[in-house]
Amino acid sequence: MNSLIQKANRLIVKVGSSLVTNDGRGLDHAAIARWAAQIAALRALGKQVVLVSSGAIAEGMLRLGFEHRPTDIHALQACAAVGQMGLAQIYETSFRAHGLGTAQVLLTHADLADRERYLNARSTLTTLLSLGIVPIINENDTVVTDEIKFGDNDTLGALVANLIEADALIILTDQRGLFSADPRKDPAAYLIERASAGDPALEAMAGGAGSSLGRGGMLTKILAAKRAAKSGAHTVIAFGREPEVLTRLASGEPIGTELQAQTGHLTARKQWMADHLHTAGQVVIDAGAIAKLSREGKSLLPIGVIEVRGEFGRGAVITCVSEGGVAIARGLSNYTSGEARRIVRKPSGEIEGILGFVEGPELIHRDNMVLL
Ligand SMILES: Nc1ncnc2c1ncn2[C@@H]1O[C@H](COP(=O)(O)OP(=O)(O)O)[C@@H](O)[C@H]1O
Ligand SMILES: N[C@@H](CCC(=O)OP(=O)(O)O)C(=O)O
Repeated sequence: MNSLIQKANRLIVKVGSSLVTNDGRGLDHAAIARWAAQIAALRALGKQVVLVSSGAIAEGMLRLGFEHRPTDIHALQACAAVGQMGLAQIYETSFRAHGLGTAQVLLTHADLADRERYLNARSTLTTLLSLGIVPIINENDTVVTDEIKFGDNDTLGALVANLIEADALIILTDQRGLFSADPRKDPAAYLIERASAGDPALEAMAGGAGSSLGRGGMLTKILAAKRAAKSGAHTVIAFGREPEVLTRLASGEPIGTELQAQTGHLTARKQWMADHLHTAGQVVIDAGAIAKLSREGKSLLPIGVIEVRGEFGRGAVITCVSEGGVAIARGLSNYTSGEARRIVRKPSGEIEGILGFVEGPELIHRDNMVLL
């Protein structure tokens, strides 16, 4: 019984170019309608779903009349921009048929490497999910070139899984899962049903893309699973044309390849923070705040902060120290050092009046904090 997807509350579903565009013949309306129906069923089960969809370049090539994938990067970018309109339109229509709204989110890897943009993307996505919207994500191909040359949406799917701490990443592709070797080349290849994400033996099995449309092949999927596992997300690689693939996975049926994460996502996130030796600044907190953090497991509110040391941006890792200089906790700051200095010692209800906006009532949220 495969219960990974059954148990997952927050899921990323990634669909590859070949699937979305019917192997380059044009947007596969029927397949997209089926995934939308399945995602609507998952939402009805209380699961939050983010869709990462490729296919913009393949669809744009068709719309612009390119017979072969252009080698000129700017022509590829033009294809992506044209094709993305088709993707947005068909997803909006297909989900609307089930009473669900969609939102277009275009991201680059650089956006997710920047702490402030990372937090902004995270807040926008979690807000969309809480509003019942299905975010549809793709790379922002207009502003980057490296990712068109080397990038792939498998990695983007994993980065988004890290970003919003998804419980699982489902990668739908044109094969039934990971095989012991590329099944297009080796007829004796067999399906790997279950493995540990990050197992180095998997990388040896994976070859490059099987078609001229897909960019990554199986290797990027294996590496994506490894990356997703770092924040505690499990990965399933399955055939996107398998009937009811998503709903069957959600009901516990084992389909495709399951790559398990070895740590839970809160543990993984906290481990990351504990390992983060270079903290950007410090906040000196009072005895009341120390008790709240250490004994009651609460967030750090500005009212418990005596002093802000150093210069840091929103999302930076900062250390909470006692007046005697003992390090108590480490975590991600919701505010910049300048903003934090203006709200220390103030009740959270006054933040909006002082700063003109609120990123959250706490300076460091409990989920973004690790006790030392
Ligand atoms: N070990 C393997 N198991 C399964 N598929 C593999 C393997 N190695 C390479 N591949 C190739 O990877 C392809 C899927 O990757 P890709 O074309 O990038 O798909 P997508 O567009 O879904 O991201 C398959 O069609 C297959 O030919
Ligand atoms: N942003 C590109 C993604 C290309 C890509 O990664 O494709 P795939 O390997 O099929 O997931 C597009 O929409 O065409």
